[in-house]
Amino acid sequence: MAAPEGPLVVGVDSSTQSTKALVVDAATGEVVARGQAPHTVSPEHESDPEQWWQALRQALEQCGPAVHRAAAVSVGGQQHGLVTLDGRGRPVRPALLWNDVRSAPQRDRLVAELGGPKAWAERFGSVPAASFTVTKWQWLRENEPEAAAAVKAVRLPHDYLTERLSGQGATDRGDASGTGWWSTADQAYDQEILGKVGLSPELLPRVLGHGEAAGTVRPQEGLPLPQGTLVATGTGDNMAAALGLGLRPGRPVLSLGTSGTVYAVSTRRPADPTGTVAGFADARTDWLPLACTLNCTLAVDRVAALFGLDREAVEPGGGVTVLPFLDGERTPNLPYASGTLTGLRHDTGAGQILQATYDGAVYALLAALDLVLDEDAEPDAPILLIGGGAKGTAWRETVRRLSGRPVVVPRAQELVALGAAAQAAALVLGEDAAAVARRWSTAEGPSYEAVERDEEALTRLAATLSDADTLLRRH
Ligand SMILES: Nc1ncnc2c1ncn2[C@@H]1O[C@H](COP(=O)(O)OP(=O)(O)O)[C@@H](O)[C@H]1O
Ligand SMILES: O=C(CO)[C@@H](O)[C@H](O)COP(=O)(O)O
Repeated sequence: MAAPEGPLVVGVDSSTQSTKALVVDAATGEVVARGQAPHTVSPEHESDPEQWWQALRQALEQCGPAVHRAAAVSVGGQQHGLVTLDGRGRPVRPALLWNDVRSAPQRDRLVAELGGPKAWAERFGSVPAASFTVTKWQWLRENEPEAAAAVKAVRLPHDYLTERLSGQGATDRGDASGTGWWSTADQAYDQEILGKVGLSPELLPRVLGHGEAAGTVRPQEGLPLPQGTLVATGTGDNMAAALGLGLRPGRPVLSLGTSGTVYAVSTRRPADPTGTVAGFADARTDWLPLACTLNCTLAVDRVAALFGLDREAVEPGGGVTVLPFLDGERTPNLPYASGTLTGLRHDTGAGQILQATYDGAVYALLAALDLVLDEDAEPDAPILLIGGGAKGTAWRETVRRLSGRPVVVPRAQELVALGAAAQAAALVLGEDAAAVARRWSTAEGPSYEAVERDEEALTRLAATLSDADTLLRRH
């Protein structure tokens, strides 16, 4: 490996299953060192923020001596999670994560109380799902009032880590737009919804503009980053990946991780009253319309494990249909649903059930793609396939067969961490983060041409979803 040309920067991805850290040469985008440490998620979908901090320290430690030379750091984190802190900055309770649907009743009431789905979409860009932070806060108030009363600061996962690094309560518009208390119309915290849920704005972090620094790394024992290292604002993990790809408007991304997401950058502020598309802000000055499923790689891996199969051991055919809603679902909005399997015959093979699970997971995302893309998007633009699942052949082939579009799998694998690194590099170099990532050529990788769309499978999935509606909505 050639000696790094530019200053070194650190990008962090604190996602659902693990923390990944990359040390990156700001001039070339070359990854000089990497580290990764796992997280624990409880069956209720809660995680201890203190464990995220320890995972961050471990991941940085694994990066070795390069990390001591970092000029700046930035954190991309799983969106929406409710982190509640006491007066000393310690978690009051474990964080409620994006894939916890316990706040579905609070979600329904909040949507109705603030004028219904259209009013929410126009004001907040999104009709909130039970993933959104505001619904979780309301759940906490109703179910654990003593814990809610002890809260002196509310943070998102990436803000929590930014604050542990720098001592500053700061966030960015991208992650703020997934809370349900930051209005995309006003680009500010919304006093009415905060009043309704009894949350003082003083408990929330400042929303910084892109290109601003949150602060510098404060002295801390056992943290390998040098004191005084610049700390960028950070952002939500999907916004970070969009930055990491240097994404231009209209180009669709499909991310296969714990969550499945499909999104594009748009210059128009989204406001989808059906609630399928969340109208997030991106980490710069544009928008990031996005649809998210709760059941993606973990649902497929669970079905493979049930049958004792490798995740690649798929078989075609068989006419079986799986709606893999093991955790309830957000897209479509079916928080009380569980998984269903129909079309089982004596000759159905386990590999066919596994393939049908991939199909069910990918179908939900592709069904939202047309709503995510605005009229500026090219209809045949290739899908950029990212996330842990993008490493798998069965995932890639399922996306090709059900989308009928070309697919590009970027060679750079850790796009969230790279996007965070681009934010850090932008601070040091005084440039735009997306321009930095474009120079790094992060979106390049093998290209797979379009194949004929499997209309039979798509029609069968749509019909099963419609026929099972009553079952899927039962509490
Ligand atoms: N080689 C592979 N082939 C297919 N899937 C993979 C492979 N390696 C990892 N995965 C999937 O990637 C998922 C983790 O993806 P990742 O994007 O890192 O998740 P998250 O960001 O949500 O923590 C795992 O659940 C696993 O199923
Ligand atoms: O809720 C969403 C997007 O709205 C999720 O995409 C989370 O941001 C979690 O991401 P991963 O940990 O699966 O990357």
